[in-house]
Amino acid sequence: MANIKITDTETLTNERFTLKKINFELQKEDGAWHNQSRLVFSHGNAAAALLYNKDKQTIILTEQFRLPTFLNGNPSGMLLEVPAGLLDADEDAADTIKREITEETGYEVTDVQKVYETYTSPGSLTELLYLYIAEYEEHHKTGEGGGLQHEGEHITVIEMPFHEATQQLHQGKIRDSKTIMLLQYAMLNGIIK
Ligand SMILES: Nc1nc2c(ncn2[C@@H]2O[C@H](COP(=O)(O)OP(=O)(O)O[C@H]3O[C@H](CO)[C@@H](O)[C@H](O)[C@@H]3O)[C@@H](O)[C@H]2O)c(=O)[nH]1
Ligand SMILES: [Mg+2]
Repeated sequence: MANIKITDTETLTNERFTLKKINFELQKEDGAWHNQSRLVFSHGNAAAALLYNKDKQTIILTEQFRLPTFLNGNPSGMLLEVPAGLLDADEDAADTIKREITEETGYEVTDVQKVYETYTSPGSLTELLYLYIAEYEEHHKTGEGGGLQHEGEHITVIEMPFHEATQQLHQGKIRDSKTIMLLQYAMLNGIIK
């Protein structure tokens, strides 16, 4: 347990999500207290899933415009990602990921298996991300996916062969960390061979 005293919290914005400036004192091993200040962004927790089909040797990815990547080295701003989304208030992560899979990809899967929990950007973001894998079948497809239009989401659904996904991973073309983690999980555990 860290010896920490929060001395001041200033909310810089509360527009949709929260950015706070937090001043605190942290006790070091020598017993002395040190003042620090950090900006902390909170948008709640999130869930993501790798959808795979062993018979077809395929996975389902999404592609959408991600402004922060456009601002930092991604000329098109388009990013390949596994389906993912933020937990609604009081929503269970497994329910979130099933909802997001349906909203974003059009598949309605019943079974999801949690494989990891990860703090995605622990120096600045409070988010804890729950990572899942799930098998999908053709009969699970109940809609087109594409995301919520009223939220401004325009998501393209891509069914990609395992070999193409691993090739893109090795070529450095997949640059979303949750997607890399889940693809590596699938490769390490014999799902993608
Ligand atoms: N109006 C408005 N909309 C926003 C803003 N920020 C996000 N949104 C919208 O809020 C929705 C969030 O979509 P989700 O599917 O719930 O989340 P996500 O963006 O896919 O996933 C988040 O968590 C992932 C897991 O860590 C992250 O990988 C991803 O970057 C993101 O933070 C999207 O429609 C997005 O455009 C904003 O500042 N203003
Ligand atoms: Mg999403």
